Amino acid sequence: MKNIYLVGFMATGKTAVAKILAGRLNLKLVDMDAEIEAREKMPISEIFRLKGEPYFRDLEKGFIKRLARGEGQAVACGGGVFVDPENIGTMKKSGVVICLTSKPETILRRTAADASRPLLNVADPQKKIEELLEKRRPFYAQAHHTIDCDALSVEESAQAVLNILQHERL
Ligand SMILES: Nc1ncnc2c1ncn2[C@@H]1O[C@H](COP(=O)(O)OP(=O)(O)O)[C@@H](O)[C@H]1O
Ligand SMILES: O=C(O)C1=C[C@@H](OP(=O)(O)O)[C@@H](O)[C@H](O)C1
Ligand SMILES: [Mg+2]
Repeated sequence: MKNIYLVGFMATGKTAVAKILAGRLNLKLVDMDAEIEAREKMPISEIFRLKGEPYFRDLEKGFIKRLARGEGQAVACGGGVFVDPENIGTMKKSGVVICLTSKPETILRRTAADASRPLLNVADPQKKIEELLEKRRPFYAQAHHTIDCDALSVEESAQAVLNILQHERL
């Protein structure tokens, strides 16, 4: 079975939905952030602080290249993975790419009390979310499928992904 890549902005549910998908479809669950943290032996926020964002993006790029050689993986990508043209090409060739979306206010609410996303640890996170969404829109639009999850629960979002996959050759 092909890889399933969940992409999209922070806090749209990629990690939560990938867990459900992996169980339902008997795929190997890969949460890129969790695996990068384990490999680097520090949280993402510390990787950004001590080594810088470009170092983190290089780790993500290497990770995607390795994942693309495998199959049968339900991959929860970090929100910045599908923003790089090389990653986009590699992912679209090696699996089905599904973008989850939500409104900026929902993203803000979900991330407000969570300091684990360094890009949103700024004075005005709402402005940052809006700016980043705008900048990333043309990249996210290149996913094979997009699901608006704003009014959906995690379970309903997973079901929406399963519905799409029913029509895919996997
Ligand atoms: N559709 C949803 N409805 C309600 N809460 C959600 C939904 N999707 C995600 N969440 C919650 O928002 C937070 C961030 O979700 P997560 O799966 O980590 O997103 P991502 O991996 O896209 O950053 C978690 O607490 C999660 O339970
Ligand atoms: O959008 C981004 O650039 C990032 C998203 C995060 O993952 P989630 O999308 O799972 O929050 C994490 O990879 C890092 O904080 C950077
Ligand atoms: Mg995640």
